Amino acid sequence: MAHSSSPTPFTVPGPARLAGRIRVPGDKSISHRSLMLSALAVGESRVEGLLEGEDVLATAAAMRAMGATIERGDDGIWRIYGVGVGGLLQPCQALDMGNSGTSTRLLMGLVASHPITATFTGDASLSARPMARVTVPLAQMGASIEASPGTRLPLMVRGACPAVPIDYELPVASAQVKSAVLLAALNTPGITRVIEPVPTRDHSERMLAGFGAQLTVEQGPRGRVISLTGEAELKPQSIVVPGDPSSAAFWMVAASIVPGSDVVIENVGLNPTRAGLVTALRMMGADITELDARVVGGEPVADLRVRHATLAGIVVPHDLAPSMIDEYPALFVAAAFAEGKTVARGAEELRVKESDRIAAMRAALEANGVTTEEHEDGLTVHGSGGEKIAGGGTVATKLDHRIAMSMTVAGLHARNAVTIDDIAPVATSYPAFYQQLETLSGRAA
Ligand SMILES: O=C(O)C1=C[C@@H](OP(=O)(O)O)[C@@H](O)[C@H](O)C1
Ligand SMILES: C=C(OP(=O)(O)O)C(=O)O
Repeated sequence: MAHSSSPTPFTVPGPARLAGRIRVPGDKSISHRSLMLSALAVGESRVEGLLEGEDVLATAAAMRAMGATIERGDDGIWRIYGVGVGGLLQPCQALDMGNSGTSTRLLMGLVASHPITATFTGDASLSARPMARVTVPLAQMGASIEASPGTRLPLMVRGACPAVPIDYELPVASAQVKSAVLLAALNTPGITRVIEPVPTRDHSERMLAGFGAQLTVEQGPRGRVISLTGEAELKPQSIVVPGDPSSAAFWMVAASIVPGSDVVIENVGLNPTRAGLVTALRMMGADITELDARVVGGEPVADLRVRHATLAGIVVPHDLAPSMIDEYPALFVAAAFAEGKTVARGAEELRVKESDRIAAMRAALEANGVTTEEHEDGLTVHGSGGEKIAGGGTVATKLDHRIAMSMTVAGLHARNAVTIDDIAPVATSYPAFYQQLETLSGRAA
């Protein structure tokens, strides 16, 4: 499942204003969950608008390896025939998770309460990421885990059957950890509770309820309390996946920074637990209009019209961090073109993504003439006041799709060409990104 092992360099083809309409691919978080829950329902589920990126395909391959039938029809609709909660089969081979943290951590949860053993492997980026945040609660539920030093991949989970329900307060604001525990809870007798002091994306809760699981969410003194009754029976569903706000982020920033741009980004998911970048960009003065607000697949969605605007630096509110955690690289690019400085702190989680996104973005921006200051928990970026940045540098993407796409956007308003050392990782979340860039910049053949 890992993308091509030979790097694919890319030189951003000079300044271009962006104009036109674009439809972003399906939401990655919702796509993963739609495959996993469909694979645990008995009967046929259908998923429309699934993100067909490498990360989601890794989840599909793993669910097949554990017994589900998953097919893509010629109509683009995915049909999934599930095995039922408790019915996952022992995979014959290690599950190759490629570059995908979400696949790994959520599937570890599923395996943890089934009578099976699975080994998880991944690429160099994923193998460097911390897994203890998930193994700790799963071990409390009874799973046995053998991991590489530092609780990293390759890692083996031997499920407990029956697993034991726990009350678990998240020590880190992570939807992946929350979801791992909730997915393990599905095949665990009794009620499992997750206490979430800081709200994170709530797609698991929404979708579990949609599939018929008994789930309640209450506000307690220590935060949101999500209670799930185990040994659930999931009913097959028809799911429409809304567009990914994390993918829309690149066009929101690109249209904001390149003079003359005017873009409509269609079908963008605006779940409040995901929409932090829209808030931050508006605070900076971005011109973003929501058109045709509607509900798709139980999630709020709108088309976003974004026009070039003069941006001003801000202090990014800490409490926005969980709702824009994957969008910081794009936000740092917006900051590089703002008037004055932008200070983003309270985002130490960025250090354990596909790359250390604080260090990687600092190096990438500095290599292209942008002044920054690195903090343990964030970055300060000094903006150009709307002028082109110097450019001319090469970006080390570190197997991180979001670094590649963010710095491609920066290259759209630079005096000298920006080179990205490897754009292959973009296929993990946004296979059509470079094609759509050609369309929006009027360079399509
Ligand atoms: O649950 C999810 O689908 C995700 C949660 C976030 O990770 P954390 O849980 O580590 O914050 C995010 O960065 C990732 O891209 C997707
Ligand atoms: C952090 C990300 O994904 P994952 O954790 O699934 O690798 C991301 O897509 O930015």
